[in-house]
Amino acid sequence: MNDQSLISEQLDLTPFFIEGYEDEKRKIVDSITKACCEYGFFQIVNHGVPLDLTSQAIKLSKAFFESPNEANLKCCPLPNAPVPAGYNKKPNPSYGFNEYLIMLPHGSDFNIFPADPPLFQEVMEELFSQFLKIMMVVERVLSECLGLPPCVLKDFNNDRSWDFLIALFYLPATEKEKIGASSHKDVSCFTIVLQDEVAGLEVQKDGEWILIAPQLGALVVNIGDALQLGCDFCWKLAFGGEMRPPIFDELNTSVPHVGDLVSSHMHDLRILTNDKFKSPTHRVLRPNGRSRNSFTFFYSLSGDKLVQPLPQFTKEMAEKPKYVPFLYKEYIQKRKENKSKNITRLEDEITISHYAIPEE
Ligand SMILES: O=C(O)CCC(=O)C(=O)O
Ligand SMILES: [Fe+2]
Repeated sequence: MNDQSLISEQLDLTPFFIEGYEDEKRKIVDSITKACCEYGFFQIVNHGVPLDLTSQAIKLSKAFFESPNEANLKCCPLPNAPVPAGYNKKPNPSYGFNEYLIMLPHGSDFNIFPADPPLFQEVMEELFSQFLKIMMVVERVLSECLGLPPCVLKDFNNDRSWDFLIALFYLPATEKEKIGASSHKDVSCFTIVLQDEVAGLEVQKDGEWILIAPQLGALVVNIGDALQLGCDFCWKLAFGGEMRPPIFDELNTSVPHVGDLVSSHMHDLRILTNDKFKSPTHRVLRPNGRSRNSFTFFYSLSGDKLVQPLPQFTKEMAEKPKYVPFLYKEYIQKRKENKSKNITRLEDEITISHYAIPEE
């Protein structure tokens, strides 16, 4: 299999909805692991999200964004929202340009939906619930990809109130402006992307931009910053060496918490490849002659989680932390500020490297 087929291969999740089928599950876990190591992106099919729902969501989203702007502006986010739920527009010109509507979990007081098209709210809410279900499956699969018991990610963070869904709209490229979403990494643990049939999403690999071609019925998944940090500090540093440390064969009971697991078994484990899962740099190019719609669902951490290297991986391993500790919600706030400023240079945008401790 050549490299690029790792991101176009349609990974069939059917076995994860049925008891047994262990060989089939293992094959999928291996393919996802390879895709995550190489690109941080993969595509899934038979994920359980109905095609008529995704098609309807895209259709309604197009109708919303193509309607007169004054109506959309009525859905402006509330000033104190943790994430700007409602309608937003990136300034134009800027180094990225798009319009988007953010939805927080169902029932959030910050959610603001347009009255028109009338079904948009209902369909977005249903899409949110469906994405949440598939995220739980992906979360288990990714834990396995990391060579960990299936519930480790869930045990680490089970607060789903920080997840959000975005409906995105990109106008056609102009002579001068082609960038729809400038090159970035996602803040989330991982992200699900639903693309319409119009290409534009690209991932950076070895300095080149590679298209994530839309495929009918497929959902794109990409790794985010939080999982990269988790890998760096919770998993990668500790579970180095082999893909499946033999210790897990002995741990057939549920594992309480990644920290406990690490502190009690750290010395038995070999060292995994240090850069296993990366939060990939990606961007969206605006298409020629037509607009593009997509939905992204961010599977986040609780904002109150202190993201920092655990002592087991720093002090106890005589490793220096690579990042200063920070509250996840502070990072989200900074990323929110990025979006509202008219940043014209990528280096002025706050990313996870803001917290990096320079190497001596
Ligand atoms: O529109 C897309 O395909 C992806 C957008 C994206 O990368 C994001 O919202 O973080
Ligand atoms: Fe993204």
